[in-house]
Amino acid sequence: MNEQVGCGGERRRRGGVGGGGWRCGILPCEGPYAGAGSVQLASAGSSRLMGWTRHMHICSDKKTLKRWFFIDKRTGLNSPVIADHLPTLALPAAVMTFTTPTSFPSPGLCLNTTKKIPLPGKIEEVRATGWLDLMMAASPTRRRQIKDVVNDTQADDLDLQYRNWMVDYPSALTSFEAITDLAGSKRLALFLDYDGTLSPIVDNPENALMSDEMRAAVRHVASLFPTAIISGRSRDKVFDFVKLNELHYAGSHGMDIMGPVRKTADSNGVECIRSTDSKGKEVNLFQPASEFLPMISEVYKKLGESVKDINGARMEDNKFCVSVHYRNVAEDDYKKVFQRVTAVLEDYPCLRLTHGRKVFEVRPVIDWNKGKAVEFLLESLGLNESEDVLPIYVGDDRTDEDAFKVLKASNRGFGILVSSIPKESDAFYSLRDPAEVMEFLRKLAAWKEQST
Ligand SMILES: O=P(O)(O)OC[C@H]1O[C@H](O[C@H]2O[C@H](CO)[C@@H](O)[C@H](O)[C@H]2O)[C@H](O)[C@@H](O)[C@@H]1O
Repeated sequence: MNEQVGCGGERRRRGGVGGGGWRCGILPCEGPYAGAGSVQLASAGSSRLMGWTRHMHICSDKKTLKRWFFIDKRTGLNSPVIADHLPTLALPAAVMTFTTPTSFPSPGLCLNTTKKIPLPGKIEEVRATGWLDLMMAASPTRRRQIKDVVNDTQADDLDLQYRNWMVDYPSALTSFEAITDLAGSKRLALFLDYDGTLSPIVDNPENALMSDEMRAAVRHVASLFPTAIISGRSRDKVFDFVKLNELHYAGSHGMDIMGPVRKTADSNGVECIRSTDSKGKEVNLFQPASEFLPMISEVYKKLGESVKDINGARMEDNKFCVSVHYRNVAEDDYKKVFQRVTAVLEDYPCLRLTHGRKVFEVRPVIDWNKGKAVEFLLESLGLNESEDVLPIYVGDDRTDEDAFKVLKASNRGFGILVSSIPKESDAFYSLRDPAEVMEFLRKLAAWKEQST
């Protein structure tokens, strides 16, 4: 089927709603997208056009309307941003109102009407409760409280639980010899998360500074092995914390990678931009979610407005994603935070909500994560094809699990989970806290120096 579609140069406003509303597949047709104009589209048999951006067609699977993917207009290739998640991923109930287009885009329209499939009220309630449980549970603050009230026997029990857990997730320090045996003469590549891994978790995200000792340890390993930091923060911010030029940086959960110049300019249908780093060295910038920037900055403002009266709630602009922190919010107000965030997201089915350590993270529904960033960086570093490379990823958060999974699945390297409580993980080893991470990095550097 051929369909003539066009943007008309203005963002479609959501019927009846004052503010600019977004539908999945509708990205702004103004500003950077003004050139999009109309596109002649031959819809592939199994897909359905939902809208377009400057470089991408946004489609859903025609049959199920569940699988969302993006097609690069120039190459016709599927972009790496394939999203199965829309109806199924960790979206809260309020965001689960999956929008179903009732017709194809027609001339002059970005996208036609959409219809919400309501979920039974009970399910919504259960889902919301699930999120609230998560909000209560994931918290050092809570552990601290527990620690204050437990007696010695209970403390022993907790310790025993942790030691039992370590049977499955041995300490990377006590297993250090096993790790170096495995490494043998292989080339190590190190991937490090930032918050909770290189810096301790603190109440104010602006104060999550890395110690000078940790910086020295990271600098040392980076002089011996290719090393990258992959963080949920914006790339600039994480660089401001780390301040080391010897590393590669991926911010926004891997959606903003500054890496070495690749042999190929293009990756998975998404362009890399040649740039220079602060030292004037040529680098590659890879930003698979750049089309979402206007939407992200819009939602950042709206979320900020919606939680501004909640004491302790704090917003953080992570460039391609947004964090809504509730670490300093009273537990009684958690529900309010959750409800406000999900209410705003109802208008943004192209964005999804994930949950970290006392933080909600809002990001584009694209199939890109820290695991993909690891693969991308390995390739950029020329290390992906080689059997004699051992990638190690150290991280503490849910989002790091994507990277652990990638390493586990490829059976090449392994993840190290930083946690002081037992947790299910795809990591192989564990470390208790950033202090142990530093010790591990120092040991790695010493081993390398003495073995060469
Ligand atoms: O991938 P990461 O580098 O681990 O980033 C994930 C989030 O980390 C930060 O928040 C966490 O650390 C803060 C400082 O210790 C703490 O206050 C907050 O409660 C934690 O969730 C960062 O501020 C977020 O934007 C990142 O998404």
